[in-house]
Amino acid sequence: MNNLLQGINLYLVGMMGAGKTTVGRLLASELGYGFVDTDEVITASAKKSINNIFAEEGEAEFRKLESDVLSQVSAYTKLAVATGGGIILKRENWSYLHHGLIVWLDATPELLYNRLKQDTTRPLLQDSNPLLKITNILKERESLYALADLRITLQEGETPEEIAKRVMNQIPSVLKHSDAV
Ligand SMILES: Nc1ncnc2c1ncn2[C@@H]1O[C@H](COP(=O)(O)OP(=O)(O)O)[C@@H](O)[C@H]1O
Ligand SMILES: O=C(O)C1=C[C@@H](OP(=O)(O)O)[C@@H](O)[C@H](O)C1
Ligand SMILES: [Mg+2]
Repeated sequence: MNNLLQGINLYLVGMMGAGKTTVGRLLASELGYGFVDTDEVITASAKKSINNIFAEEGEAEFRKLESDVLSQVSAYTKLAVATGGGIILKRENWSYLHHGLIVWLDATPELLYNRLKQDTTRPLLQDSNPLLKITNILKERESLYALADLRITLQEGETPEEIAKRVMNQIPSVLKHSDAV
């Protein structure tokens, strides 16, 4: 195991399309950690897609499932966790996120839109004007994402590998336990 985080979990937060799932996998491998995606745990256990959970049970039920998964995941160590973009909305979720190091992958609405314009798996973006929707959701959530320990501002054209490397390089500057370095 790479000793950088001394076993504490790394939580990736940020908007839909920011690359939490993609970069999270790479970070797990760099850290010698396990990888968990909260959306994947939810869909595997519900045996339904995120779209179907939203359509059949509603967003509020999805948020409950998401909090349950986060509380279960946070009982483990040595995990890189890709969260869903809305995990920051519930206050109770923060008590779990704060067990680990929280990294915000921050991207502009235009970058997110370009990545997701063909995507049909984000129910909140199935809208006649997805760019405006992304812009509005980001406005509502920005102050919550900003509570992360580390903010990584994504550059257009940067590969997932480059982003993961940048996260790894910046972790020492924000470690909570100075005796852990
Ligand atoms: N650095 C990147 N450059 C280009 N495309 C990316 C990058 N990171 C992720 N993607 C693509 O953007 C989409 C959303 O990525 P994903 O990891 O699912 O984001 P999130 O989990 O934050 O919603 C996917 O199609 C993914 O392949
Ligand atoms: O931002 C959100 O509210 C959501 C983000 C999605 O995950 P990603 O951020 O991985 O796309 C997924 O949890 C769900 O569609 C809701
Ligand atoms: Mg994801």
